[in-house]
Amino acid sequence: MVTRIQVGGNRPYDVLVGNDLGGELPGLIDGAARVAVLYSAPLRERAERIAAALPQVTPIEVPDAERGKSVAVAARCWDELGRAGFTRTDVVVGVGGGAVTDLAGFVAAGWLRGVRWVPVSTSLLGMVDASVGGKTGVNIEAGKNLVGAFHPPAGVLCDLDALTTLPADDLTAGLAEVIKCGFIADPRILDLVEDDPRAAADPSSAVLRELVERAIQVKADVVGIDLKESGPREILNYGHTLGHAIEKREKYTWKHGHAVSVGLIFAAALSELSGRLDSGTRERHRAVLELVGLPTAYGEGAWTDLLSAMRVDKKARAATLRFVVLDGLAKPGILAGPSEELLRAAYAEVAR
Ligand SMILES: NC(=O)c1ccc[n+]([C@@H]2O[C@H](COP(=O)([O-])OP(=O)(O)OC[C@H]3O[C@@H](n4cnc5c(N)ncnc54)[C@H](O)[C@@H]3O)[C@@H](O)[C@H]2O)c1
Ligand SMILES: O=C(O)C(=O)C[C@@H](O)[C@H](O)[C@H](O)COP(=O)(O)O
Ligand SMILES: [Zn+2]
Repeated sequence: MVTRIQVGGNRPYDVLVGNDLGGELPGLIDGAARVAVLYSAPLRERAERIAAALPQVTPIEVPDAERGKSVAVAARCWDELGRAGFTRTDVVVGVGGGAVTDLAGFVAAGWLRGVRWVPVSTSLLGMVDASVGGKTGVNIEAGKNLVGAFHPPAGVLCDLDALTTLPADDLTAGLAEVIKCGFIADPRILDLVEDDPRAAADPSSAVLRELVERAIQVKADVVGIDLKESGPREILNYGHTLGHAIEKREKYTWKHGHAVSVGLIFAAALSELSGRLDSGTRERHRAVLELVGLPTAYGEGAWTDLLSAMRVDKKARAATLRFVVLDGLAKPGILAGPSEELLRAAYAEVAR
């Protein structure tokens, strides 16, 4: 059975969730004479299988994970498209986790000022988050995802079969974004994880499929009304202000989902300490994240580095830092310009 979740807006598209979805790709690249397939080494075989059903394929192997999310790698991909004679009707396909699909989308956004692209998402985090919503981009020295474009895909494939080869640690990392969706919009997600954490991390379980579909729905509802993050979309950044700062400080060797997990603890503490969130919901963050084995702590001596990294967060406005916080379960809001004292107190919850 294939579930189709529609993402609205000016350029609507469907996110397909199911098993054995290989046959769906040709329908999404209608009219393309050439297809570039971007993938990293762990997904080489899957990418080759996918490419076998497509017209004139330019396979492009890119460095794995965050190492592939760079301007230099994107430039190499553009050179390859140039050599292959890519035109405006051709399509870029990204086969992989969020890092490869963020890169593939960015390559598509830049080529001829925007050609079609399709993420074939192979990680949990990619399925529930990175492949949906049209945020594409790469990292630069100054920080995470600081160069990119809003460029919605032509469609998204989330083949649950891929999750059977995903390393367990990466599956757990994806649960951080799923749990984030539970706190900002759909508390049923939290109940499902708490009731059966083992099933939540089992790629063959009906529970994980329901979690995937619910998290995609949360994201689709938001990006459908605010593609360019002029307001409502900011809630998807819950936990990310500190999370991205940790990733940068760790030179992108930490998994995104792990950094977001720590960031959620910080954001929940900030919400409570600013008098906006009850202690029970704040404590629920640590309990559910630890239940699935996600990290909830980070180094005590890191605060100064983290604070300076947070100053280039995209939600900041001039010198004012802005954070997504909760005013209650599934009631996200913005906290603008908290004092350094408050921020440090919230960080104490992470550093303890
Ligand atoms: N664009 C967005 O809206 C958005 C949203 C969330 C996250 N992101 C980005 O996504 C990235 C994180 O994505 P991720 O967690 O998927 O990490 P990732 O893409 O780095 O993948 C993690 C690892 O899993 C491997 N992998 C993926 N699928 C596999 C499979 N089926 N079998 C075997 N190995 C597999 C990858 O090769 C990699 O080594 C970050 O760069 C983050 O910034 C973007
Ligand atoms: O789609 C969004 O919007 C999000 O904020 C989802 C995040 O989970 C994701 O990590 C996103 O890439 C962060 O975007 P950024 O604009 O803060 O770099
Ligand atoms: Zn994220």
